[in-house]
Amino acid sequence: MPRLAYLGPEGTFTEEALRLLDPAAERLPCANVSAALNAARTGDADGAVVPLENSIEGAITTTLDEFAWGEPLLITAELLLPVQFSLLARPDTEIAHVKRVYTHPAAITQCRAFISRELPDAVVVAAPSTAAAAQEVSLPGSPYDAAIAARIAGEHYGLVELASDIGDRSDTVTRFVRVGRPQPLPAPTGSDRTTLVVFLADDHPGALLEMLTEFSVRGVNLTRIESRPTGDGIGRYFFHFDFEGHIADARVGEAIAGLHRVCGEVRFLGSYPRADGVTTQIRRGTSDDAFGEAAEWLARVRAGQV
Ligand SMILES: O=C(O)C(=O)C[C@]1(C(=O)O)C=C[C@@H](O)C=C1
Repeated sequence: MPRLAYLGPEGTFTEEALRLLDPAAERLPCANVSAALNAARTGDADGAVVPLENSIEGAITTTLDEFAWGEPLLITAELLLPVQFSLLARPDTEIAHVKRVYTHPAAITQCRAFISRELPDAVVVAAPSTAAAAQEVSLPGSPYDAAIAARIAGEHYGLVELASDIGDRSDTVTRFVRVGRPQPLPAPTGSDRTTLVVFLADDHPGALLEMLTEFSVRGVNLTRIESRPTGDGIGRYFFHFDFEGHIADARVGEAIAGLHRVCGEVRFLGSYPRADGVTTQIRRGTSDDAFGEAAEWLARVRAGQV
């Protein structure tokens, strides 16, 4: 039974994602995403489940940055979790008396319209996680009147629901990934995603275009691209890519090898089945057969068999 670290305490969306990804796993709650990934790196846990992006807020930058530095980790699975938020409070609290709200920063962004409409005078304070906020609000004498968290967190910590489904959109989805230390990759399924971090060798005109060309000429479809600061001063960035396909696919392997040739450093973060099950469309001339046939043709030409 694997032991998986996650952003705790009990009742976070990340815990729900972990339970769906690996119902049999032993769960190790951690105080933040960095601590969960650290547990996976040091061996305190066999792996970790962390949020990577949200359909409203975009990238979870802590996760992206953690993947880029330190001991390498590999993504082995992903999950898309619909997220719905509730306003939770101690029994007998009235919404009109809610003046201090505690929740995770991602929830603040996703419930902005509700907060400005229903709680215009409330102070909203950032918590380590939505469940940590619910746990804190449940304590007698807590400085907070309400938490924004999953309904299940309210049930867990004995809170009542003052309002449900308070997200700006009811179809919000967060993408979670399971990561572990380097290990054999999941086999290709025909519906796979690959994640990479790329550092430039040097800053020059067309550097981004050069990277994109490695994907485009081989018919590899990108699904996410982000630039993140390296920390070495203003204007210094590294790049995060998600794209369709598996490193075992010839076109994907060649694109990654091309990046390795022209960029400073390529950190491979894994090839794993897509949660949405979308089949990779293979453009003409970019199948494994097409790459194999072209390599054989080149070998014949090089041997003078023209
Ligand atoms: O606080 C939680 O419950 C989490 O699991 C974290 C997190 C996030 O980091 O985006 C996960 C899903 C929601 O988008 C809000 C918060």
